[in-house]
Amino acid sequence: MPDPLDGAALRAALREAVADPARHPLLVALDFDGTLAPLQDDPQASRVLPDAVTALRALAAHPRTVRLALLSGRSMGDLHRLAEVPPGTVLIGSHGAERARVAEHGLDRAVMTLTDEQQDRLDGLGGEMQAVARGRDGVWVESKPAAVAVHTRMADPATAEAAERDALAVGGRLGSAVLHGKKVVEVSVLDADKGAALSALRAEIGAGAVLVAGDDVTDEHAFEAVAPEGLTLKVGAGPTSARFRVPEPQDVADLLADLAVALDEAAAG
Ligand SMILES: O=P(O)(O)OC[C@H]1O[C@H](O[C@H]2O[C@H](CO)[C@@H](O)[C@H](O)[C@H]2O)[C@H](O)[C@@H](O)[C@@H]1O
Repeated sequence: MPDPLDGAALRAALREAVADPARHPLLVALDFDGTLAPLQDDPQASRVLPDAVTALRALAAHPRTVRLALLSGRSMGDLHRLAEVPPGTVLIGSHGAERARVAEHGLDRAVMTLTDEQQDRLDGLGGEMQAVARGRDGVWVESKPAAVAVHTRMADPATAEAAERDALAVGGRLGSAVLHGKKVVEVSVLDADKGAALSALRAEIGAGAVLVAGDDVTDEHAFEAVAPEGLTLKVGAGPTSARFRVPEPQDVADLLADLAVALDEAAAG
């Protein structure tokens, strides 16, 4: 796998896409934690960086050229509450299992339902993951509409490793999809991933080009779904199939701001 190119190379590639009407609309699909919002010990403290909020608003002023989406592992409730994004943005939550569109007031949302069998497995997962966390300092359980996540960011390394190993074992027995992200093991009773969700949205929109940015292993599904021509951006260190890399979320905000300027300039002729 070749080393990813830097942010300057992506900036140039984005400007080329803006200049070519055959590549419109450009779908901009962004991960939330670690990409738009710096990682936090407390997931409820996460917020989109102020420069990214401003840039996303500026991008939303060009709906014929750019479409915005968040592509997140967060539950839809969490994502809508925490992510400050403009109306028209598509929210894909629970790693693709939930989908909605931000409206002027509220959310246009498809209701997600589970079969009895899936609900039973989700209930079983909740109990087993609580047992994984019990007695382990800094390990805690997050319940989502179709998944259960075991968080280990606050635990010491040995405790985190043991909890993640046990959570993966539970996932192997009860899960339909098991994701091992940054200091989290998430087990879903649905077989969803960001790649399938992104492919569906891309086809619906008829996107001529796609920018997709993410920081975690779960974002690799999305990178692979738009390879080889997709403008794929890895945020931070770690192995990746993405074509481009930047160090941190502020660089993503800066790239989005530059894209907005390019769109303003193109619109002004
Ligand atoms: O796909 P994402 O938008 O990146 O969501 C993935 C998970 O994000 C959250 O956990 C991660 O961020 C937390 C806040 O910075 C951090 O404390 C945790 O260690 C990270 O794994 C969220 O809590 C999960 O539900 C998401 O699946």
